Amino acid sequence: MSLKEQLLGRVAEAPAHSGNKVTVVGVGQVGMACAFSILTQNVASEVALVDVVADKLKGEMLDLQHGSVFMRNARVLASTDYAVSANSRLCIVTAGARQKDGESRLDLVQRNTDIFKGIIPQLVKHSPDCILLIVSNPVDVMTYVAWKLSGFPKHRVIGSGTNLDSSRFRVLMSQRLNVAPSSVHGWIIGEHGDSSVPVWSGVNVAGVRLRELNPSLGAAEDKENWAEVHKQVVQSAYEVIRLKGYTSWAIGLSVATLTEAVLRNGGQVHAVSTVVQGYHGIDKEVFLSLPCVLSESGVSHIVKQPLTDEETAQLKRSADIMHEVQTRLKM
Ligand SMILES: NC(=O)C1=CN([C@@H]2O[C@H](COP(=O)(O)OP(=O)(O)OC[C@H]3O[C@@H](n4cnc5c(N)ncnc54)[C@H](O)[C@@H]3O)[C@@H](O)[C@H]2O)C=CC1
Ligand SMILES: CC(=O)C(=O)O
Repeated sequence: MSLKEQLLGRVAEAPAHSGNKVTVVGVGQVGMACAFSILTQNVASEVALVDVVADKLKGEMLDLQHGSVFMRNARVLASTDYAVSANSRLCIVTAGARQKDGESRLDLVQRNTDIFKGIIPQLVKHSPDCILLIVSNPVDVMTYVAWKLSGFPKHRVIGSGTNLDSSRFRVLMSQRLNVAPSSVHGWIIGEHGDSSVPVWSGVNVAGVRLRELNPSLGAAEDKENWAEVHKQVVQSAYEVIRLKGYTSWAIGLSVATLTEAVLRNGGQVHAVSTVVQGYHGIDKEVFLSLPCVLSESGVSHIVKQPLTDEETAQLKRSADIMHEVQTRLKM
């Protein structure tokens, strides 16, 4: 009898999978920030990592495994073979090229589309019932690409979208108001990127709409120049990339929150990228962020947010830009 058999009397076979397995494809700065946030916040107890660089992948896996005791014994797996991702409830894709200093997200689109052709069919093969959560940029177009490559229904393909931009918006407003970011309510919708749309008409603290206090909030004639806050949101990624080369922690935390929303099936509302055709007069088949109710089946509902004419016009501009980029894609 082995030591193990002497120690442990078998009663029943334990299930091979946890039931809340998450796969992260791409173990670069963003993928690892996502995995670390998910593991340290105990969002999932089983995380599989996939990348094409075998040594880096194994190094990241071992480093995380060595901390398992501090993460409620979470299981961390890794392989260049997608079989490791089998039976995932959620697959997060962070693989691909990132912006260099001065490059826009849209500059990455064809490179990352070509990379997705090797990734998405593999994830679908091993986890045919999963939710896909796309992070690679330009995230709205890459979510469209993943949707097309996967053949999944639209509710099961989500882009991390403007959940991050909305967080940046709330943080920046909170600094002006000296109130905690979580107590300042405001949404950025549309493109995760240069044409994102701040919903100034809905910004509030404790239900007090700031536009009722300052009717020109966010407008050019505003003496307090709150529009500058949105400009800073748009510039945030460029600034962080200029300073440290990439962004990672905020997107990792944002993705962990979205992952939790899906796995817990609690009906949380987040601004994520989804098919917006038919909303706010958009007639094009594009992904953009709107506030969505998240469940274990992905996006269950889109919140029909009242928007001003100006906000609607800006959202339609985002849709036109996405559509124009999509028409040039070689899929
Ligand atoms: N949606 C968002 O809010 C954000 C998106 N991003 C995007 O996330 C992506 C990743 O950024 P970083 O992690 O900083 O880049 P990185 O260069 O640090 O990591 C990219 C990883 O992808 C892997 N990879 C490349 N081709 C692959 C393939 N065919 N299969 C599997 N893995 C592959 C690389 O080996 C590398 O480990 C970029 O597109 C970036 O723009 C970054 C921050 C925020
Ligand atoms: C890089 C990027 O998309 C971001 O940090 O917003």
